[in-house]
Amino acid sequence: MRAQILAGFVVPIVIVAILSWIVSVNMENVRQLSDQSERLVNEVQVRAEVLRTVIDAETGERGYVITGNEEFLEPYENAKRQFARLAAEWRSLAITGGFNPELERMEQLFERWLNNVAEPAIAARALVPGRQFSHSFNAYYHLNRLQEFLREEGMLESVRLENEFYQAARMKALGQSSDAERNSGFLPIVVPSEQLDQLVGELPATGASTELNKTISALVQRLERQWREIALDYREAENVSAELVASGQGKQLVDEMRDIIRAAIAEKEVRYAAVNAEVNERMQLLERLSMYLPVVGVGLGLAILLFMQMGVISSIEKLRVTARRIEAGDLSARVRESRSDELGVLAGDFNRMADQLELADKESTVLAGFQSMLVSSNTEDETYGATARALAKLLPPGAGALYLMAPSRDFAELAISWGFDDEPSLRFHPENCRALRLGRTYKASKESTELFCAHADQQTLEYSVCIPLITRDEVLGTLFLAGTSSSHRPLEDHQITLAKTVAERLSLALSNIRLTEKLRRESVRDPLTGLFNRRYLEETMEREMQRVARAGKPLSLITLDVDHFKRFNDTFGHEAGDRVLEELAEQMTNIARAGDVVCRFGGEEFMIIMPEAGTDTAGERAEELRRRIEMLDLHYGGTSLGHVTISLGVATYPKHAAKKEELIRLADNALYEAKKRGRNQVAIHS
Ligand SMILES: Nc1nc2c(ncn2[C@@H]2O[C@H](COP(=O)(O)OP(=O)(O)OP(=O)(O)O)[C@@H](O)[C@H]2O)c(=O)[nH]1
Repeated sequence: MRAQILAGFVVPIVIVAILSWIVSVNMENVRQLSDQSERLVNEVQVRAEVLRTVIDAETGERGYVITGNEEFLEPYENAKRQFARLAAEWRSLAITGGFNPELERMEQLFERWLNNVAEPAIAARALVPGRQFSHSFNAYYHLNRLQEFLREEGMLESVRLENEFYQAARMKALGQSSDAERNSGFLPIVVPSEQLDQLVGELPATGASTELNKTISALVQRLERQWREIALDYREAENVSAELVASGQGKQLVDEMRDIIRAAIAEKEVRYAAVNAEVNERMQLLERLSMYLPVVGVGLGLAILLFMQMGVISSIEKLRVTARRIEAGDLSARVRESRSDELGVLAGDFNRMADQLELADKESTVLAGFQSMLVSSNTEDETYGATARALAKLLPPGAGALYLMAPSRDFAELAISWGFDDEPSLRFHPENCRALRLGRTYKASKESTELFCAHADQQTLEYSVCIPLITRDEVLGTLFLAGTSSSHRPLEDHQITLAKTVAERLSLALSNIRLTEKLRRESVRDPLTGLFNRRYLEETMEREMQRVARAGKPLSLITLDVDHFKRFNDTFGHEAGDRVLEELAEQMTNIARAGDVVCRFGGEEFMIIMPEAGTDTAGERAEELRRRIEMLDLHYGGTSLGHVTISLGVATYPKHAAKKEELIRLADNALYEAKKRGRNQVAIHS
């Protein structure tokens, strides 16, 4: 169960760990995709910047070529430098590493545009300002000379002329020159022809001479020539740009570059969209996982704990039901449990306990039955069989024998045996049994160092156990248990304990039977002679009369009495008289046959009940007894007692009497008749 509890925690942890790993893998994927997306954005940005740079370069080049304004060259030059840097960046970002066909093509086109279009156009356009400057310088020279001449002549107020001139020049310059050119002092001094004409037209008003006018006219003409040169320069510059534009080469190259970049950007944007879609997909998966992860982990843990709980409850329920069945008396009930955890071990222990309980119950039942048999046994023989059967049920297969001490106590006799191939010893001296000698259980086996008892056949034994049968004050015998086959294993302690219980109960039963027999005997026997007493005689005679009556047979009664016994007592003493009575009893017993009942009726009077004996037979037997007594030569204490005689009376049922009392009375009368006739004789009722 510990393993299952562990599983209840470990499995959810493992599953959550797996799910976490999936989350982490997806996170890593998302991170990689984000990197990819970022790189794609960078690539798009680089391409967009390249496109912007190309456009900047072309705009700068075109602006310069068209306007001649060198300010346009700065973005143009910047774009050139920028292009090289961006190309390197484009190349470094490319996954393919070195070779990139689009970039290669772009570099080729840009270089071709630079070499074939932009640089020649700029170079051609750059020549124009030089010539303009030269022509303007000449014009300025001539204008200065004209100014000086007019100032010398006092025809023109220099300040005014200068102002007018500069104003005119400024008006022209503002339309064509950059701030840089103006600040540098290299003003393209171009005076419009209308203003010059106006200036010359004012000359007569100043009162100048014809010579002067000629000079002025010559100077003006030179100025005009310079102006025309300047005008031609402008036209030439305009022609260069016009040609460039008209050729369309630059446009074609730039358009191609634009198309390449736009296509490249479009391709990257498609990939960017695909990557973004995948990122979104994975993000949704992660969102779901992070939402379900705790639910799955906790749910799984609870499910496992619930499953375990159900299993535990089921196992406990099985134990409870089985315990109830055992409690109700069904000791064969067992827990069927296939688990191998603590509950399985508990069920196994429970079943072993139930096994013990069932075995103890079986043993208890056998012992109770044995006890019952002992209690109901009237003879010792009955107890022997009961003992053998009880031991056969209580002990594993084996052999056994019961030995009982003889009344003389100088040997033990075999009462019963079982399981031996060869009959065990019929008798042995008590010294040959260690249990009898020691007064306690003695066990031996082939494997142990203990020797077998001498009374046992040591060659055939695997083991032996001798249990003495002991009552409170007497050793009755020994219970001998033995294994005579290799399949007979030595008895275990608990089995020996059972055998000892059997031996104790048997001892008690034997003791009781013997005591009962003694008491019974004493209650119906005369203590002096050992013959039955008067009470027994009356009981027996009644029963025997009924039995012979059923069989249609007679029953004779002999009564007898010692002649002049009083005188004998008086002569030799009461004890000597007792000795005579004992001898008489022995003689009576000797002549009695099976079925005859010899009794001391009281004092020195005796009776013999002779079932199935007729008057004649009884008379003959009475005579035989009389003769034997007469022949006796009695002694007591070394003194001769001489001879005694007896007188006897005989009566027969149903011939003389129909009832017991009548029969006794008639036999007594016959005895009295014998006494009367002179004693030492037999009288038969007539
Ligand atoms: N020693 C001894 N004497 C007994 C016992 N029972 C009875 N007696 C004696 O037996 C004698 C019987 O005497 P009686 O009845 O007078 O008869 P008897 O002397 O035998 O004379 P008859 O019967 O007429 O021949 C008495 O003295 C009793 O004391 C007994 O158990 N032991």
